[in-house]
Amino acid sequence: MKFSEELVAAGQPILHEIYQHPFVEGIGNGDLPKEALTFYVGQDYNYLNAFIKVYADAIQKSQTRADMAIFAKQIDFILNSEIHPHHNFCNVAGVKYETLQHEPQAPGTYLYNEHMYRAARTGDLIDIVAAMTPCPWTYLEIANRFVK
Ligand SMILES: Cc1ncc(C[n+]2csc(CCO)c2C)c(N)n1
Repeated sequence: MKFSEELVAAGQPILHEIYQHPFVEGIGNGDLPKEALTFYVGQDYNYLNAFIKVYADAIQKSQTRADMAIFAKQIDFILNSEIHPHHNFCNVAGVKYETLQHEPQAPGTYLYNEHMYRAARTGDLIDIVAAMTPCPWTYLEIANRFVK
């Protein structure tokens, strides 16, 4: 078994709780209150700003151009591609994206952002990657489950 497969296997109990979260179920069946969508976009916008900054820290700690290119590509992806789902959510909720870009940080957002910032301040490159990976990886697992 690959190390990545071991991690996904060990994370199954957490993933199952995520699959059953009302927000994730609501995305799956297309039934979410407008407030849930706007709260998500406002917090995710804030969180992705932190994510971009921590990728920049990862570039600082990179030893090779190949590693720098991976992180630079991810920054570009967040800036130019992750805005599309945000726009879609805003269209469904009937609000302007710009109105959700200065929301106060909710406690969960603050804690996860601080977790990433701490890894960047005190850790090596591998610590930064470990702190950042759960989000995109969890999204991938959720998306795979939706398309099954
Ligand atoms: C709208 C939106 N889409 C995906 C993610 C998860 N995520 C966070 S960063 C990233 C790109 C990989 O670096 C991905 C897929 C999110 N939080 N918000």
